Amino acid sequence: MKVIKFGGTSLATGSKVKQALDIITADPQRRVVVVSAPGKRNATDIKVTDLLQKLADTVVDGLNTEKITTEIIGRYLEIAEYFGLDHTIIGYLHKHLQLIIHRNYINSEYLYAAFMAQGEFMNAQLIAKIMQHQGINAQFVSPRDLGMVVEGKPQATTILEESYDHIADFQLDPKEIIVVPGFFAYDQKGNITTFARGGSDITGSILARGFNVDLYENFTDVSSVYAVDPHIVAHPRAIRTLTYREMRELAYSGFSVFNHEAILPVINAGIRVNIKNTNDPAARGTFIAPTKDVNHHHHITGIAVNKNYIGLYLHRYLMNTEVGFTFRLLKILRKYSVSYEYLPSGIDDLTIVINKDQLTGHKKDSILTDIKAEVHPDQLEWFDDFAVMMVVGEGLYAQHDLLAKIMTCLADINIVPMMINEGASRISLMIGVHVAQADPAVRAIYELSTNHQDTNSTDL
Ligand SMILES: Nc1ncnc2c1ncn2[C@@H]1O[C@H](COP(=O)(O)OP(=O)(O)O)[C@@H](O)[C@H]1O
Ligand SMILES: N[C@@H](CC(=O)OP(=O)(O)O)C(=O)O
Repeated sequence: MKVIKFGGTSLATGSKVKQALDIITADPQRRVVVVSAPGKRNATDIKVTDLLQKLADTVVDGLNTEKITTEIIGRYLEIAEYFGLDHTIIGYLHKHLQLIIHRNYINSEYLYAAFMAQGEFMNAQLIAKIMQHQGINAQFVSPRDLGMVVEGKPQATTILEESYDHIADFQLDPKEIIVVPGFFAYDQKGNITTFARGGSDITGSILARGFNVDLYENFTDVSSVYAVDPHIVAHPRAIRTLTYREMRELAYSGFSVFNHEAILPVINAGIRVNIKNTNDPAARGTFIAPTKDVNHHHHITGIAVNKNYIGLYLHRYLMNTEVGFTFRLLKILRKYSVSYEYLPSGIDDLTIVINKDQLTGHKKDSILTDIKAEVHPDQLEWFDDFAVMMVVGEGLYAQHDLLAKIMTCLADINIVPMMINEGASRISLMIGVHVAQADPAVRAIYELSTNHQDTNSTDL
């Protein structure tokens, strides 16, 4: 049996949904289908999840919801009409959305989670109905029916371990396909909470582990995971196989094609993931697996970049001699609910690299004020526009000249890294640069890795 997940881009229109249904019915092993909310139909379009976020804004601001509600329901209507469904299902979805709008929530975070989850809920309901209409034995099944229980932040929820036993106990009719909405689940009190954005991948992984399937197929709009984001390099080389830890590092650092948290459930069960293209289902795609062919271990597998960082630079003489110095700084970050990504340090200097999304409101100023009062630094400043590149590959640690080669190729285009971290992970090398230099730096390292490649290798 296989779990098969379709991303929003694969379900954006009626004709896309038709492609997805053809893929599902082409293989009787594809019995657990996870769906995202309809995604963008073209480059300027808005994802349904983002429309639902706007609907939540409208409700929070006490404004009229009719226009945005009509726009959201219109996305489902377009798909239903493509398949010639009567309007019963659309009437049901409309009523359902009204109930969500008028419900009471613990706070606005729960409200946003509940609203944004509806993209997946309504799509799974609609797709199950379309399948039934096409004579396919399919049923909508909610995360609650499967016993998926979550905890933690309303919009960054995590699965409870007991869920896997519940899913394993679920009585799956051997002749039936189940259609499960991705991205959300219910906590122990029955509140709707969502995984982080892109979290339908996580639902797919959880179900793959719970049902202990042979393969988790993740259908998207590209035929492979590429060595670099195709927005940065046109037609980059395809990666045939990635190890779990390679994918996790690359996904966390910018490869948005697969959610980095989605790796964890499949690691535990050793389940392989196959990233495939809905527009080209015959293409092999990329496999994410526990290990890969050792012959290819010395290569750079991929280069990811995250441009959403900011650095807090601190200089104080004799910092290294003071017991608990860093601890005092981190306590201040904790006070503002801010976590850090990287913390390179020297004897008198350190830089704390933070994801910008966390520095809402006046946090940036307040953190500076508190640090000045607590540790009296000689110099303290924010470095805006900090990008972190991650060069990843199993066995990179054995490539002794890699760092020298990378630094030379960056120097050739006048890029001086702001930070380098090699050694914390045996499979990755982290390089911090200014955001404006990030894309040229990634291209240069990509070229280097292409030239450096063993020509017999098929893995890159
Ligand atoms: N290294 C990479 N390889 C392939 N795709 C990538 C990579 N980095 C970023 N992407 C982007 O990820 C997109 C697929 O992810 P996403 O848009 O979330 O799809 P879905 O709607 O199927 O969940 C691709 O269209 C591509 O633009
Ligand atoms: N719809 C949600 C969850 C998701 O996984 O979507 P997609 O498969 O389109 O990346 C989001 O936009 O975050």
